[in-house]
Amino acid sequence: MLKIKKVVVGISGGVDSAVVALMLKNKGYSVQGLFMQNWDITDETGVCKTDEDFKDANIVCDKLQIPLVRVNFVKHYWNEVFSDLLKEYESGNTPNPDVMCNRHVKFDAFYHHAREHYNADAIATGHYARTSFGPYLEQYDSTKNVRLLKAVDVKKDQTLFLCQIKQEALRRTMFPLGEYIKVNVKKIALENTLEQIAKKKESMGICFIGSRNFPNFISEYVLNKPGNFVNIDDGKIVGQHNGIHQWTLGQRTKLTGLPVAYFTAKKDINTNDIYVVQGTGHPALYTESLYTSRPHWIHSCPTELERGKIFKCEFKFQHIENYISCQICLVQQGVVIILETPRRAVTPGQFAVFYKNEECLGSAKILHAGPSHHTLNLFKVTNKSSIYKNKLFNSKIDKSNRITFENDCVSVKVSTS
Ligand SMILES: Nc1ncnc2c1ncn2[C@@H]1O[C@H](COP(=O)(O)OP(=O)(O)OP(=O)(O)O)[C@@H](O)[C@H]1O
Repeated sequence: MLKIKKVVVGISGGVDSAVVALMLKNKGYSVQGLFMQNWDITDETGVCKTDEDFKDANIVCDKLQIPLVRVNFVKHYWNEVFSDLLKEYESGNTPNPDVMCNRHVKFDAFYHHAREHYNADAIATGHYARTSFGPYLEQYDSTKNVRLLKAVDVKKDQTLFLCQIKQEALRRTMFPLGEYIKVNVKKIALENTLEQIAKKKESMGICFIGSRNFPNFISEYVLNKPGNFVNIDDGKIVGQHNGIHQWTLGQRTKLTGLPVAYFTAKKDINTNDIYVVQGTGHPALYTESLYTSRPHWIHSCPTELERGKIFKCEFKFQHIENYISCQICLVQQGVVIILETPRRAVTPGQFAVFYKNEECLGSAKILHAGPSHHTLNLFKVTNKSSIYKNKLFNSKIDKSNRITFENDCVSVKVSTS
């Protein structure tokens, strides 16, 4: 058992962390509030959201009579999260800064600051997630690795955003809200004189940067580079864009004067073209396979994978999305994922997150999607020589649409119907 006296809680000025601080105080811990400042630039309306949130954080800590400090992590956020985000956009990818912020700032810089400057035995946040060590580390075991588990409130579950965090911090992290549903958390706040915070509008948008007019915001940092929108079906130019960083796969384009809506299906970083398709259900938007970089496992690499075998689990890469059953295997560059059902707009730069039942196993950055239904159909119609070669991973698709991975002896049936 871990003896816990001092807990540093991340106070954001929102209702979730306020209730966490209240719960910790009621449990008798010595609680220190810590407000992180990770961004110091005002938005388009001249408002610095950080100052407003800090005021609310002060209200919370005054009510609960716990000390609060404001710590500047702007350099950490810029170097570890934002510069990476810009590089990803420049290379045509769509990154997930919230995942990187959790990995590098909340569960690294913040964690170490709490341990070193406040002698904290543990940190706590208002994330909706659970761990195998329990909400207050009751099951802490110095000989075992901790597991990351889904929250009881399935709609609020935030494990997807925690999919890259390291063991060291997770072992000493409390998620007291993992067993609660959001409406009850608000109720607790209302019953404990935190109504002003309970009634506050939920924060939206990118962590710390807030909700913005995204194309305008990103154009302040990434140079615009105009290019063409090209129809994937006939190769005709159907419009112009200001930069591939302003568009994400699957997004509806704002091309006017055309009878049917166009959606982005593919980006070509070399020609700066964005390939578009007519209709949101076009086969070029769907795939059943994808490739990632090397994975990060929260607890440990599944033994099947270590033995070079296929591992069955569930996959998702966006918060509001159903889990899809999948088979994965390790290859030199990372992971090959074969989905049971097709997925629309598999987006490079996002994290493929792996789950098994209640557990979030870990994640890997999506490098690119496998052949789309459109490619597979073209191949069936036009290519008599039976082999579709995928350059990056040496995967082959034969006439009956089986994908084989040469180096890893994997053969998976892909349905294209
Ligand atoms: N500026 C901040 N300073 C300290 N901790 C923070 C800050 N922002 C977020 N956190 C911590 O991370 C947790 C999750 O933040 P996130 O913004 O994802 O969720 P949230 O549901 O909006 O939380 P809250 O209601 O507490 O604002 C928060 O509950 C809090 O513990």
